[in-house]
Amino acid sequence: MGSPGTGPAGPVVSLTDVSRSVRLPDGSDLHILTGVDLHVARGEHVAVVGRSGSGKSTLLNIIGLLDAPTSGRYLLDGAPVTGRSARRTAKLRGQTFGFVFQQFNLLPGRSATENVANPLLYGTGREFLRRRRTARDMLDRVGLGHRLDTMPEKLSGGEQQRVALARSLVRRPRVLLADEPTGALDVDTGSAVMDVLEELVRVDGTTLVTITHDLSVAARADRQFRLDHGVLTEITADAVATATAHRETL
Ligand SMILES: Nc1ncnc2c1ncn2[C@@H]1O[C@H](COP(=O)(O)OP(=O)(O)OP(=O)(O)O)[C@@H](O)[C@H]1O
Repeated sequence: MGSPGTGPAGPVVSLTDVSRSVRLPDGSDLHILTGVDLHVARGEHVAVVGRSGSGKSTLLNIIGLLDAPTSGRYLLDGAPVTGRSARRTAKLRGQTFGFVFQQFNLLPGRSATENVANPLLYGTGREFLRRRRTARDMLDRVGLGHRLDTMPEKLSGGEQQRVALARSLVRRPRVLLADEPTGALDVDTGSAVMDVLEELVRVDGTTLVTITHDLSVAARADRQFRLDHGVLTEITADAVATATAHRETL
């Protein structure tokens, strides 16, 4: 597996004919995802929109190795991810992915620096020893160099999400998975957080998959997809822009 910005050519994330279903208590199968094809190139930003219950979180969980497909093929940097032990899967997840959620999930009573340094507690020797310095540098990059010792509860929503962003990127993941990253923020604050997020992934060459209800957030991606009852279709940026202008959903 390569370090950030290296590795084989071709998609970083490659899902082919991926389906996910669960057996319900009455013995029937609920098909959550059906025949999903998604190939995301290195450094690309793709957005997935879809109604509540369409399968967005399930798709993100499969990409992030938190959930396994029922059928289909998942290649990460060209290598199959299935058939590994839970321990090796967890290790691959930690080495590959960063996660950002709608809820900031910061540790209360710990400073911004401590929150961002937290993932480095499990790092290798050098990573561990330099964790506070690395965390401070990350906070500087998200524009919070003046809030290093501030507790999350004293920060605004936008600032808390920027701390969460710094934490998700502190181990330099190759792929950042963002689930409604602006969902808890007002439009202007959400847009400012997306500015920071996009700049960070652009500089580091990080691949970004964003799930969002917000079409203005989706419109910022390189490519857009729509999930409808578990079926994924690529849509044009024009369709997103038109829907945004008419305040429609997709
Ligand atoms: N383990 C499970 N058992 C039963 N049903 C499930 C399970 N996981 C997901 N579902 C159902 O599958 C559907 C898709 O769920 P998912 O959370 O992926 O949707 P979503 O598009 O992310 O929704 P939202 O935008 O509301 O978060 C939902 O109807 C959900 O209730």
